[in-house]
Amino acid sequence: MMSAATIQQPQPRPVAETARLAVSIRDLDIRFGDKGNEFTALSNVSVDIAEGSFVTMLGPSGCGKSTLLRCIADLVHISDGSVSVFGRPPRQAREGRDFAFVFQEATLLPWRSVIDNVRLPLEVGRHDKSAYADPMELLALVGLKGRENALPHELSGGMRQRVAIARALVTKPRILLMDEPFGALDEITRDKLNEELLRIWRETGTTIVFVTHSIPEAVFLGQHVLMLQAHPGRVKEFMKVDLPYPRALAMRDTVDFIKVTAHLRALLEECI
Ligand SMILES: Nc1ncnc2c1ncn2[C@@H]1O[C@H](COP(=O)(O)OP(=O)(O)OP(=O)(O)O)[C@@H](O)[C@H]1O
Repeated sequence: MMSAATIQQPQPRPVAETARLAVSIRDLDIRFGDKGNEFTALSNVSVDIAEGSFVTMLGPSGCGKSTLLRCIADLVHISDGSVSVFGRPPRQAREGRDFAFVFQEATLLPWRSVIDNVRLPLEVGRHDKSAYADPMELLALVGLKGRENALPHELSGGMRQRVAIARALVTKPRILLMDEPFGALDEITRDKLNEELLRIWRETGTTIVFVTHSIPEAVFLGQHVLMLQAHPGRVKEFMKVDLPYPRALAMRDTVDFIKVTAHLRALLEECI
């Protein structure tokens, strides 16, 4: 069964249960544009994400999901409030390679083989000793063993996205930020990668923050779903998904799963 803690007024500070925080966001405002012509993308957002947790993010188009992810990654200037990543500012977290990003498009270098694409982050910039000494291990983790010498154009979209995930994991980031990573894939491939991502999460212990437009995907993957509402972007609800792991795709046909998705669907309609 689901337990949904509706946000209290004023602005809530939803906290996941486990002790150590991977990300702590306090009273965050993001404004774009010049003074006098400013657009508020995010307003008064506060949320805590526990280390090792899997948080999915939902909300109507333009509500600021990508912007929030980009704040954690030090890709957006913070107008007001604060973001801390393992207790330090995003800039330091970026320099320390605390996180890695996976986008909707795999953005692989077309002239490099699979294994050379995966190795790329080890060749640029600093990385510590915790990085994978043997990126072949990662190819096994994402189910691409045997395809290490293939070029990106020889792979399917799902395979390319697996390479992108392996590349993101090669430095052993503590947080994986994923912005609609499976949004461009067909349903069957997406389902398979959903199951594989849960396995990878279990095996690596990486904290994952995952943006999606799919309610079933958000529920299937997440321990918590962060729902944002639009105009301006703000937290609507930070909901714990009380469904047990390991999760298999058949779970999506259960009454408990359908209840959670129905709740989120109703909530999403309120957010537009
Ligand atoms: N660099 C920027 N400059 C100006 N406006 C921006 C910038 N980045 C984002 N925005 C605006 O901020 C708002 C939130 O954008 P964002 O991409 O975060 O939304 P989203 O929820 O991820 O949308 P979608 O679901 O459609 O991908 C949008 O109105 C967008 O136009």
